[in-house]
Amino acid sequence: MRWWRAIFEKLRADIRLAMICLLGALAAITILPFAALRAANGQWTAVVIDVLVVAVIAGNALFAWRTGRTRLAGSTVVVLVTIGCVGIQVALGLEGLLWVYTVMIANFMLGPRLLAMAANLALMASPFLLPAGFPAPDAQATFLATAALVTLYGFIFSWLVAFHHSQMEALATRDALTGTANRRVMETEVPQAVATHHSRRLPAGLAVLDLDHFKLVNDQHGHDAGDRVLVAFAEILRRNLRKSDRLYRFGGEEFAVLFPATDRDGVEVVLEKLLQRIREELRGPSGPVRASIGAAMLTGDDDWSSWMMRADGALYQAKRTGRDRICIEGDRRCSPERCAGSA
Ligand SMILES: Nc1nc2c(ncn2[C@@H]2O[C@H](COP(=O)(O)OP(=O)(O)OP(=O)(O)O)[C@@H](O)[C@H]2O)c(=O)[nH]1
Repeated sequence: MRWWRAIFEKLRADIRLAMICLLGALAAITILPFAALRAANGQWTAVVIDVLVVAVIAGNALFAWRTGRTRLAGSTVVVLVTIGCVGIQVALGLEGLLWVYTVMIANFMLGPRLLAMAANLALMASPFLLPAGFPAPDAQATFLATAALVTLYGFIFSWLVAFHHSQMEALATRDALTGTANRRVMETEVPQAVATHHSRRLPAGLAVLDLDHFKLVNDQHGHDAGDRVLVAFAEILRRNLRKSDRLYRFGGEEFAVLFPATDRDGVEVVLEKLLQRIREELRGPSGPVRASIGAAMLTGDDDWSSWMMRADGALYQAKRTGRDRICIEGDRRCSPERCAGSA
C-alpha cells in the first residue's frame, strides 16, 4: 500500500494537482456514459466532443502529474473545456447549456482567477450567439442572472482559498517577529542549494550572523527592546543583501545567509558591507549593537549540516577573537590575531 500512500501525499501537497486529477477522474466517470448514450442516439458530433473533452482533461492530468506544471495544465483545461462546452451547445442546443454551470465552477477550481473569469464571461455570451438562440426573454434573464451568480461565488470562493493558502504558507515559512524565512525554509533550501551547486560545480557561501552581548539588551531593557533590535537587525540585513541571497532566522538572535553562485571574494565583499552597515545603523536603548559573522564556502565533501557546522565554527572564532568581526573558515586571517573586519 506504499504506492497508494505516496499518491495521496503527492496530491495532498499540491491542491491544484489534486483538483486537476480529481477532474480527470470525474470527467471520465460522468462524461463517458453520456458519450455512449449519444452514440446510441446517433448524435456523433456530440460523441466526438465528449470523447475529446475527456481525453484532453485526462491527458492534462497526466501532464501535470509527470511535470508538476499544474498552472499550465490548469489553464489549458480551462480553455479547452470552455471551448468543449460551447461545442456541446452548438451540437445539442439548449440541452447542452445544462453543462455550463459545472464548467463555470470547475474553471475557478482549476485555472488562474482572471482566466476563469474570462472563460465564464465567454460561456455567458455563447448561448446568445448560437443559431437557435434563447426561446424566451425570461429564460435569457434567468440564465444571465444564475450564471453571473455562479461566477461571482466561484470568484469569491477561489479568492478566499488563495488568501487563506497564502496566510498559512506565511505562517509556516516566515519568522513571526522579523518576517524573514524561518528555520524550516532554511532546512529545505540549503540542502537543495548544496545539491544544485554540487551538480553544477558552482561556488556558494553560507554565513551565520549573531548579535554580540544581546542578552544584556534583554536583561537591562526588557524583551520588547530586544525584539526591536532584532527587527532592526533583520531589516539592515534585508536591505543590504542582493536579490539572489537568502536570509533566514534560524534561532533566537541567529540569522543565516545563503550566497548562491558566489565565490569567496564575493561573499567577503557582501559581509564586509553588512558589518559596516550594522556598525553604522544598529542601535539599542543604550547605544550601538554589534554583530559577529562566521562563514564557510561549500566544499565537494559537504552535506548541508557539515557546511552549517563549519560556518558555525567560523562564527565561534569571530566571537572568541573579540566579536564585531567576520571570520571566513579556512582564511588564515581568521585567527585570534587577525580576523577580517576587526576594528
Ligand atoms: N528579545 C528577544 N530576545 C531573544 C529572542 N530569542 C533569543 N533571545 C535572547 O537572546 C539572548 C542570547 O544570549 P546569549 O546566547 O548569551 O548571547 P549573547 O548575550 O548575544 O552573547 P554572545 O553571542 O556571546 O555575544 C538571550 O537573552 C535570549 O533570551 C527573541 O525572539 N527576542
